[in-house]
Amino acid sequence: MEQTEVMKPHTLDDLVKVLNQIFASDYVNVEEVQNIMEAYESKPQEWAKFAKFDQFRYTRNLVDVGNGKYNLMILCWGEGHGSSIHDHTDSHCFMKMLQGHLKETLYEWPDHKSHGEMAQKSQRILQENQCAYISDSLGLHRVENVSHTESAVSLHLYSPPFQQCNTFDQRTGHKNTVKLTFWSKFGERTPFETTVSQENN
Ligand SMILES: N[C@@H](CS(=O)O)C(=O)O
Ligand SMILES: [Fe+2]
Repeated sequence: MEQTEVMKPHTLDDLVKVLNQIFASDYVNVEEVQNIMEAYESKPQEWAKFAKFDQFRYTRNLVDVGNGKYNLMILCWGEGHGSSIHDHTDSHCFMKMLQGHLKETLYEWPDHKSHGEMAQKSQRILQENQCAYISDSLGLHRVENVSHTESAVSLHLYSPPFQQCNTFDQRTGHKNTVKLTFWSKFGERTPFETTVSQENN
């Protein structure tokens, strides 16, 4: 039987190296990236220096900029933290669970005629080491750590990188553009001025 070779990255550094190689080419093979990210078995000691939590909302912590082709970041979700319904600015979005669980709810894009409640497409719980994928052609999503007792950590790859996205009001479908910022970059806390006024979480 034919088998697709999935090279298994043994460490987070390994994974970053492989991703750099894959994204050197302009074509993105979604399944390949998803398989490789899923194959990495999360080891907290390898990503702990990036995992910085905030008391009030989820944080975005930059890990690698992939030669300008992508942004790789670690998101830290405290108990009850979640994102707004949002799009992904025409980029590929890979999301791998490093610790805990997250609930992902998919929504349809609101159409111009309807002004009511946004239509929900599906919902799932992402398990440790699982790697999900979303792009604007699949719809919009909201991500939540619904646990009252456990935090969650996820690894996100966005290609091409983006600095803003649209958020949507669940009741009306109304759209807002928001700036996305980093809580830390390469393990160092970002200076305060650059992290204010962000509203995706
Ligand atoms: N796309 C979101 C995180 S998530 O809720 O998928 C972000 O980059 O902040
Ligand atoms: Fe997202």
